[in-house]
Amino acid sequence: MSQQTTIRKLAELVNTPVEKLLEQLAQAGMKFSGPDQIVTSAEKVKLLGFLRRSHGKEEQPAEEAEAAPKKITLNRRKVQEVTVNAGRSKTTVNVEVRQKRTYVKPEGGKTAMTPDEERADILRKLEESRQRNLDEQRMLAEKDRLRDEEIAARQKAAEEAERQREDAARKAAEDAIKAAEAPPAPAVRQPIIEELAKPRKAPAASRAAAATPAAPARDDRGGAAAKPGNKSRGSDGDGGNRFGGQLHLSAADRARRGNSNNNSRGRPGGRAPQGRRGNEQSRSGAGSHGFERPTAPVVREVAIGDTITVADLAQKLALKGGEVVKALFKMGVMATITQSIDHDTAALVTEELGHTVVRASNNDAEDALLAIADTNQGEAVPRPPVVTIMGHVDHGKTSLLDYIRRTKVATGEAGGITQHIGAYHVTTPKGVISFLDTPGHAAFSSMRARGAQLTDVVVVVVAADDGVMPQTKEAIKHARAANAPIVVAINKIDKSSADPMRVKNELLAEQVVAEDFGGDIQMVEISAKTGLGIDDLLDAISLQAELLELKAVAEGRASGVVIESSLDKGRGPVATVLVQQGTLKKGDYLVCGIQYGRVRALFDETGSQAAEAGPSIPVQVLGLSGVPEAGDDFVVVEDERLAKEVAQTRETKRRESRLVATAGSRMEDIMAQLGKGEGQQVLNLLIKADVQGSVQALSQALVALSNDDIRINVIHSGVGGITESDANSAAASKATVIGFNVRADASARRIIESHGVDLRYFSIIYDVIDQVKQVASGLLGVEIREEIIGIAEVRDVFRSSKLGAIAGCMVVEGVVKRNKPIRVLRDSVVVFEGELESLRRFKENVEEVRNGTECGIGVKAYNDVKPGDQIECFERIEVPRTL
Ligand SMILES: Nc1nc2c(ncn2[C@@H]2O[C@H](COP(=O)(O)OP(=O)(O)OP(=O)(O)O)[C@@H](O)[C@H]2O)c(=O)[nH]1
Repeated sequence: MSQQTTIRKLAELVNTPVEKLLEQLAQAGMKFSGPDQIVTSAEKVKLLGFLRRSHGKEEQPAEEAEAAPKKITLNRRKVQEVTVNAGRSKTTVNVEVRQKRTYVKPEGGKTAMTPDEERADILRKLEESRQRNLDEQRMLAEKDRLRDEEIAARQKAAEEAERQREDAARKAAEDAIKAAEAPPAPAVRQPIIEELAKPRKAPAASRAAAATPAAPARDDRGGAAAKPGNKSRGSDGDGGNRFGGQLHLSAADRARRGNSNNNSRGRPGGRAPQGRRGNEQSRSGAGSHGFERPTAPVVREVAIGDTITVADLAQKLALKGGEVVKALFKMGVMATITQSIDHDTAALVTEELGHTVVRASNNDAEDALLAIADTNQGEAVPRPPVVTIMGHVDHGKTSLLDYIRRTKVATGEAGGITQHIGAYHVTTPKGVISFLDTPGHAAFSSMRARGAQLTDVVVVVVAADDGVMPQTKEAIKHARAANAPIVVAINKIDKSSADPMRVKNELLAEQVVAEDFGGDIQMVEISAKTGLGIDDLLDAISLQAELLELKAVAEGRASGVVIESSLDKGRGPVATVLVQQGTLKKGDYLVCGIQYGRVRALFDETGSQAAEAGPSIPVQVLGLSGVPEAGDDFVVVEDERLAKEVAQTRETKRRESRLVATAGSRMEDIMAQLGKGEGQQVLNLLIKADVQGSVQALSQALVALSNDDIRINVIHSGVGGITESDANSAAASKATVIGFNVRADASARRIIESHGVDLRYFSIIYDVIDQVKQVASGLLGVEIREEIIGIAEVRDVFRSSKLGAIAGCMVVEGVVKRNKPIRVLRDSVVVFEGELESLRRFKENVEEVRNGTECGIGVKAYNDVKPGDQIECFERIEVPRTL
C-alpha cells in the first residue's frame, strides 16, 4: 500500500463506486475534489480506520493496521464439461465448480484476536455466508421458473404441432380420396408444407418467452407430446436434474415394456421420446444415449414358416439370441441358438415376447422367382432338340457320340481340342442338335427327381450283331416314361455278322415298330466306326424335332438345368448347364439349385469363351458359390440378393426334406416299423456287383427273403462301380445301395452323402444275405460292419527281385495301417483282397501312413498292382443293432 493511486483506481480496486468512495473519504475527514486526485498511503490507512470504526471495530493505529495479518480471499468459479455415460449412449453436461479459499499470512509477532473480535468475525462470516446462500437460492429459483416456462411453452408447441400434423394427415387422406375422383395435385402438398413449417414457428415463440435458449427446434421433430410433470427436460445448465428424470423415465419404460402389451406402434400415446435425437431414435431404435429409448414397446410382425432357427427368429425380433433362448427355456423348451424350432413353438415364444406372428410361406423366395419367370414371357421361337443316346453296354453309345463330336463339333480357336463338358451341340444342314453326353440313366434319373423334361428325343443304339438286350429295353422304358420320342440307331452295320432285320423284329416285340413295318419309329442303320449313316441319323433326329415343334423364348432371362458339375482346382465350381429358356449371358446373376452367383465366364464345348447361350445350348458356367448337383435347375435373377435368398431357402428346405426322406428308408428304420402292425414294409435295394453272376445271385437270394412283414424289392442291379446315376436312382426311390466288391465313385459319393442314402459295402455274399435276413426277420443282433479307414492311390509300381512289386502310393484319405486288411480296387471294382506285406516311408518300415503322405506298399501274394489302382485299408467292427 505504499504506492500512490488515484481515487478512481482505488474505487476499482475495492469494487466500490467512485462517488461512494469520495463520500466515505469525506466522512473520514478527507476532502477530495475529483476522482483523479491522488490518495496517499496514509490517507488510505485513515480511510480504513474510519471504515472499521463505522463497522463497529476499534481503530487501530496506522502502524498496527499496516502490520495486521494480511488476508486474501480467492473466489474461483470454474465451468467444466462432464461426459456422463449411461446406458448405450453418453451426453455432456456443464458443471459449475465454485471454490473459495482464504489465505492468511501471519506476520512476525502477530497479535492474536480478542475473543470479541473473533466472535464478530465469525458473525460476519456467517452473515456473508447466509447472504450468499440467499443469493444462490434466488438465482436457482429464477432458473427453475425460466425452465418451467420453457417446458410449458415447448409442450404447448408440441401439442400444437401434433394437432396440426393430425389435421394435415386427415386433410391429406381426404384430399387423396377426392383426388381419386378428380386429380387436383397441389391439394396434398399444401398440408405437408404447413406441417413442416408450423412446428418450428411455435417453439420459436416460446423460445423468446423462455430466456434459456434450449433449442426448441430439436424437439419439434420428435413430435412428442410431453406430459406435465415430466420436468426432466430443459436447460443444459441443470444437467444433474435432467439425468435423474430421464433415468427414472427409462426405468419406468422398461417396467412397462415388461408388463404390458401396449400395442401402440410409431407414436405412443403416453410419454414419448423426448431426447435431443427423438427423430433418429424413432428410426434406428437406439438414440444417442440410453435414456432415450422408445418409451413404448415396438411390436413387430414377424413372418415365420414351418420352421425357423432360434438365431433367425432373434434377428427378426431384433433381440439377442440369448433372450429368445431364455424365453424358450421359460416355456420349457430347451433349444440352442442354432437349433430349428417349429412354427407353433416359434409363434408362442414370439407372442410371449410381445410381438405378433404371421404365417410365412416357405416359398416366398421361390414365388419371387416365379414372378420373375412369369415376366420373362416373350415370343417363343423354334429351338434345337436335346438328344440323349442310350443303349445296352458295348452297343456303341460312346463311339457314336465320339464320332459325332469329332466330326461335327465346330472346332474353336483353342486349337480344335474339344472338351468333355457333358453336352455339346452340332450344326447339321437341317439345323442345330444338342447332345447330352452323360450316361443316359443320369439324364433320366435326375430328371425324374426334378420331374422336368430335359430330353426331347432319345436315340436308342442297338448293335446289329447283338440285338435287343436288357438295357435296350430299359432305355425304351425310360424314353416312354419321359414321353420322349425314340429314334433307333442300328449300329455296327459294317460288321459281317450285322443283322438289322433281326433287330427290327426284336424291337417289334417291345412295341417299337419301324416305319417300314408300318410304325412310326425312324430306324437308321449306322456304323459309329466308319461314320456310315451318321448324317442320316442326324437328319432323322432333325425331322423328329420338327414334328415336335420345339419352341422356347429366346429373349430375356435364362433358365435351364445343370447337366454336370465339378470343382475345378483353378476355376472353382464349374457347372455345365443346358439353357432351356432365354439367353444366359456373362455377368448374369443366377440361382442354381442351392448355389448362386454371378456368371464370371461361359465356355462352349470347344473350350472357347462364349458371350451368351440361347435355348437348348449347353454351356459351362463359372462363378457359382458352390458345386450344384446334376439335375438342379438354374434361373437368372435380377440381383445377387434374391439369388442368395432363394439359394439359402432351398438349402434349408433340402436339408429338412433330406431328413424326412431318409427317415423310413434305412434298414434300421424298417426294423423299427416291423412288428408294429403297420402292414408290409418295403425295403428297396439297389445292387451293384463286380460280376454279373454276383448280381444275379444276390438279387435272387435277397428277393427270396421277402415275407409277410417285409417285401424286398430290387429297384436296379448291375455290374460295375456305383455311379452318379445309381446314387440318383437310390435317392429317388429311397433305396439302400449294396456295393458288392464295388465302390461308389466321387460324384456318386457326393449324392449319397447329400441325400443321406444308405450305402453298404460287402465282399461276402453270405454277409449281405445274413444282414438283410436279419432285417427281414426282425432280429436284432450284432452287425459286422466294414469301415474303410484309409485309401491310397497307386502312383507308380517298382519291381524288386527281393520284395516283388512295390506300389509307390499317396494316401488320399484317412490312414493306411500295416496290420489291417486291404483291397485293391481298379475302376471302383475290387480286384484283390488280402493284407499288406510291407508299408514303408523312405525305406523305413512304418505302422501307419496318414492322408497326404507318400509311401511304398507291398501287397502280400499280389504282384499285379498297377498305377491308378486304389488300395483300400479297412477294418471290421461289430456294431450292435439299434432301433
Ligand atoms: N465294328 C464296329 N465296332 C463298333 C462300332 N461302334 C462301336 N464299336 C465297338 O464296340 C465296342 C463298344 O463300343 P462303345 O462305344 O464303348 O460302346 P458303349 O455302348 O459306349 O459301351 P459302354 O460305354 O460300356 O456302355 C468298342 O470296341 C467299339 O470300337 C461300329 O459301328 N462298328
